[in-house]
Amino acid sequence: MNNLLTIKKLNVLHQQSQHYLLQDINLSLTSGEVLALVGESGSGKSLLAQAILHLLPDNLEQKGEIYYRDQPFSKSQRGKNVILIPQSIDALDPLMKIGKQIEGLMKKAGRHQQMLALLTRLGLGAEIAERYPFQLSGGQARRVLVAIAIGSAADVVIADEPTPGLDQKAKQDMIALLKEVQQAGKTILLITHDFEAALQLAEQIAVLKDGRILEVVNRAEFTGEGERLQHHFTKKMWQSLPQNLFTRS
Ligand SMILES: Nc1ncnc2c1ncn2[C@@H]1O[C@H](COP(=O)(O)OP(=O)(O)OP(=O)(O)O)[C@@H](O)[C@H]1O
Ligand code: NI
Repeated sequence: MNNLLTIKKLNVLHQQSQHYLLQDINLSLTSGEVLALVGESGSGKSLLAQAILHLLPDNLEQKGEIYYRDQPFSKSQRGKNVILIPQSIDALDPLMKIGKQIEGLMKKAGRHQQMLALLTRLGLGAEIAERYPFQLSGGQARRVLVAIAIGSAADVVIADEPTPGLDQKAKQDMIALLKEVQQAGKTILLITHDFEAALQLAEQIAVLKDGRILEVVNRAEFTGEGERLQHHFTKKMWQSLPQNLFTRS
């Protein structure tokens, strides 16, 4: 197995309260896979993304190890080896044209042409390259964030809540885009509260609750009434999907 990203015994401690916000997290991402981390609001999903990238605020203490290809992952590898598709479109630089922002993380050779081709492939149109973020719709800005991740040299992409409050159509568009990210050869850690989206994309699903991983489940284990699932919480999540409610009634 080719482990691209490995998280070992990660703990995040809130110093003031001495309360653990993440506890004993172990995960590994194999080359080419999509691993989803699902959990309710406040379970610690975004903290995990921040901890991996060494982006936690000062009041939180991080323990444990993060490896990229079996070497300790350092801040300087952010954007180069591991890139974040952030939750908020505000992450785009308001003062830089879109084309430049996409090119910024690309390998130098031929990057202008590649950037234009990428915009077209993602259904944005090459003319977007000359625009500034404020000249984009919210949906276009999200696509640009995906374009930056695809274009970057990073082979691990962490997507934090890529489908927040989107309607069904926008959500399916985003899921198709994330499939493009995978087809571009990237390994994805998909962080989401949206279990349905996770099932559509991921081979493995890690269930996070109150800062702990309850279980990591292969997609195939989600079947029937959930008899192959270990935790009551995971079963309930599975059974409360609309299609399962329908068949059970
Ligand atoms: N800097 C901080 N100081 C103290 N507590 C924090 C800090 N950042 C986050 N928390 C707490 O840690 C917990 C996990 O937060 P986190 O943002 O990771 O949740 P989440 O699973 O991403 O939720 P959501 O789905 O709403 O984005 C929450 O209870 C939050 O209040
Ligand atoms: Ni979050």
